[in-house]
Amino acid sequence: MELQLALDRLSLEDAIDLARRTDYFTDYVEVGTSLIKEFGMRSVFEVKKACPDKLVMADMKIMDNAVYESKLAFEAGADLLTVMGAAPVETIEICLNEAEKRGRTVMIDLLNTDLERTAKIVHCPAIFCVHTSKDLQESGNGSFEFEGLSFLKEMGVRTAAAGGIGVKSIPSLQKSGVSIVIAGSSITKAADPSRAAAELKEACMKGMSSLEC
Ligand SMILES: O=C([C@H](O)CO)[C@H](O)[C@H](O)COP(=O)(O)O
Repeated sequence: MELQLALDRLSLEDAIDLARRTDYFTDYVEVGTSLIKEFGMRSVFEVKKACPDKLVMADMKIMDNAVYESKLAFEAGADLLTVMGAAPVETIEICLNEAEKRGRTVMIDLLNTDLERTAKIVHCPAIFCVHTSKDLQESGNGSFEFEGLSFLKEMGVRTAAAGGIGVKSIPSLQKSGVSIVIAGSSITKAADPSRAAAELKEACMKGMSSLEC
């Protein structure tokens, strides 16, 4: 499994510092929605500039106005962007088209997207991200069981998982066939972020070798 560091609720300087300190252990760096809202597309540009060899995802959470918003993300240097699974199909298709034109990738964020809707978009050439929202996590109602993962596994699509993920979540995500583990707070709020990223990456690798046995 690959590891994506999510950078949220940080200054741009701290975000870049964290991306650099954990660089060895991560496969992707996500410029979180909170950074994009607070600092604009400059946040994507500066993170990509600081980590030119890393795949950088702009967590745009696009719902509408997809030509304009995709262009903003890709022109700022994003290798991937997010569109919401609950967005109109036309919006998702525009994002896919804008990404294809540039050889980039779309991640579809399934936050609050039910199985019926997921089944309608599962054919899209994208990564599907099951996501437990920050608000659900904080209200204590967040589930790490990630409804929908078994369906996505059955459909053979590439999946990611996000929302309150730590080392303990890794074995079940591994069993569910998740390709990309997205971890924010468990790294950025750790006393030693580099060590936290190393432990997560190690858990991702361990899971893989035990599955291979
Ligand atoms: O997308 C995210 C969320 O909506 C905004 O905080 C986060 O990047 C994602 O949930 C990962 O962050 P953690 O939940 O802190 O691991």
